[in-house]
Parts: sequence; C-alpha cells; structure tokens
Amino acid sequence: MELIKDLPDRLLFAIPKKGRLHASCLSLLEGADIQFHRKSRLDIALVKNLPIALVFLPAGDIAKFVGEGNVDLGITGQDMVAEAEAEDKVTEILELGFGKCRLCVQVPVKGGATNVDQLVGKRIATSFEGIASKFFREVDANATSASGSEKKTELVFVSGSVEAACALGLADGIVDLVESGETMQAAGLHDIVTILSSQAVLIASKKPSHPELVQTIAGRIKGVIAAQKYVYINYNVERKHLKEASIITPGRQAPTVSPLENPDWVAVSSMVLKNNVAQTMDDLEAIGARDILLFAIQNCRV
Ligand SMILES: Nc1ncnc2c1ncn2[C@@H]1O[C@H](COP(=O)(O)OP(=O)(O)OP(=O)(O)O)[C@@H](O)[C@H]1O
Ligand SMILES: O=P(O)(O)OC[C@H]1O[C@H](OP(=O)(O)OP(=O)(O)O)[C@H](O)[C@@H]1O
Ligand SMILES: [Mg+2]
Repeated sequence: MELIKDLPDRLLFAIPKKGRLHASCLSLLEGADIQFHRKSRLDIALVKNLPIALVFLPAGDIAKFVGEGNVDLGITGQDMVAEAEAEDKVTEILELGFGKCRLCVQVPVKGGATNVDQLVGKRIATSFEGIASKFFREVDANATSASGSEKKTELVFVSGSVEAACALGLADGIVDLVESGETMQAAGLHDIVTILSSQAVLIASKKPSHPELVQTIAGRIKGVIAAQKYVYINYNVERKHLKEASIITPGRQAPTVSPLENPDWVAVSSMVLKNNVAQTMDDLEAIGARDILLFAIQNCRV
C-alpha cells in the first residue's frame, strides 16, 4: 500500500486479481486500450498510456476499497457490492454482461427442506455471511410472528467449496452462487430461493480523484461491451421492400440506405444484436434481400 500512497497523480483502478472475473477484466482492459505491464507477484501495475494505476485485489475486497474511497474505480460482482453493504457508498457506472450468476438458498434434493421456513433454527453454511444473515433474520422474524417460536437460524462461515457442507454434516442448507447449476447438482443439492441475481459491474467511489478520467474509461468500456453485443449487417434489397427491411434491421438510430446503379434496389447497412442475428438473416432472406454480409465490430461508441 506504500506504493499507492506514492501515486497521487494517478487514478486507482481495482481489478480482481484471480478467479471468475479476472480473464474477462483483462480482455476489457485490452479492448479499452489500457496498456500495462504487471511484474510477477506485484499487485500494482502502472498504465503506460494513461495516468492510471491498476491495483489487483480479491474480488471480495474491491467494493469495500471503492466504497471507502481508497481506490477510485473497480470491477467486481454486484453480489460482492451487496455483501460489503456498499450499495450506497459506490456509484454503479455500468453492468458488464459477464460474471452472471444467482445467489441461492440450496438444500439436499433427498430429504432436504422444501421451503426456507423449514430451515428456521437449522444450520446454513455460506461465505456470504452478511447477505445470508440479513435474509435469515427476516425468515426467522416471520416464523416468530407466525408461530411464536423464537428459533434462530445458525450461520456457519466457510470460505469456499460451500456445496460440500451438507454432505459433510456441517449444515442443513447453504447460501452460494449458481451459474450453470453443475456444482449444485453434483453435490446433490437444488435451489429453493434466489436471494439476488448478480453480474460484474464497473463501480466508482463517490468522490473519485480524476472524475473526467472515470468518464473516459467508462466510455471506452461501454464501447467494448457494445462491440461485443452487436454485429454490422449489410445487404441489398428491392426498394419496394425497404420499409419491411427497416423494421427487421432498424439500427440504433435508423439504417443507412445507399442507392445502387439499379434504381429499383438499395444497399442497407445497420448494427444488429449478435444474439438474434440468424433470425434477422432469415427474415431478410424472406423479403428477398440478397448479398447479406455480416461483419464483426472491433470497437464502437454508441
Ligand atoms: N460460477 C460463476 N459464474 C459466474 N460468475 C461467478 C461464478 N462464481 C463467482 N462468480 C462471480 O465472480 C465473483 C468472484 O468469484 P470468485 O470465485 O472469482 O471469487 P472467490 O470465490 O472469492 O475466489 P476463489 O473461487 O478463486 O477462491 C463472484 O462474487 C461472482 O460475482
Ligand atoms: O453453477 P456453476 O456453474 O457450477 O457455478 C457455481 C460455482 O462457482 C463458484 O465456485 P468457484 O468455482 O469459484 O469455487 P469456490 O467454491 O472455491 O469459490 C460458486 O461458488 C459455485 O460453487
Ligand atoms: Mg469462487
């Protein structure tokens, strides 16, 4: 941290140092042309082409550091922001579209509880102590007012491999993340409640040291994300079908329409959502569009 104190002129940008979000963050930085060289074992890297220092921290600590203003900007999961109770202390600038998962109450498929009320007074293993205790305090309170019993659900902290806790006899249920559901199913568990949905986000402290640089980085990252989300489509269509074509590929403002030598035909180009592009091409073919070409977008500002 001494090195950080020596960097007053640089914006401090925290990146998860390992784990699920690390690789996607590095590719975002590359797409945003944030150039750096990280020396082996060093958790600080100076950016060569901007007055920024990257700080590599555990994803779980980033919300706290940004919330306290120790670093200006960071990428972490919305679950981590909630767990650090930093929702009011940071500004969420942008959802990044990766690290998507749900934080769920999970119980054994065989012989486990069928709803959360049946977990009152039982043991729950989790590494999300803050969120889980808030959730079960409410479940306990509802059970108390319904039945008069004052049982308290017990939380057992585990730092990883949470799914093993039930099989090992440590807990009757767990609170942990689910993405594909593979880990949960392999452990013989199923989810009975989703406490929150999460994805990676770009967050800033309430008073960043270089507000204009925060905007520059946010703009660049927005461009990289939009470029991943859209492709560029180009095709020829008979002028009489232009209205239908514009409905199929409306673009962000409007499609670009250019005349062709043959006055009955026009060339159309437009940005379209990547995840629906096969359907878009089918629809264009159905109205007689020809020479449909698709291009990847390297980067953009939209
Ligand atoms: N399976 C997953 N799919 C998608 N996103 C996930 C998944 N697991 C975790 N995440 C997201 O990534 C963030 C960091 O999780 P990660 O597993 O990298 O950290 P960790 O559990 O503290 O570290 P590690 O697993 O390396 O010990 C989580 O807070 C969550 O937002
Ligand atoms: O639904 P899935 O696609 O199976 O993903 C969910 C798993 O991913 C995370 O674990 P991670 O791999 O980070 O290991 P950890 O338990 O050591 O944190 C999370 O804690 C779940 O165990
Ligand atoms: Mg993990």
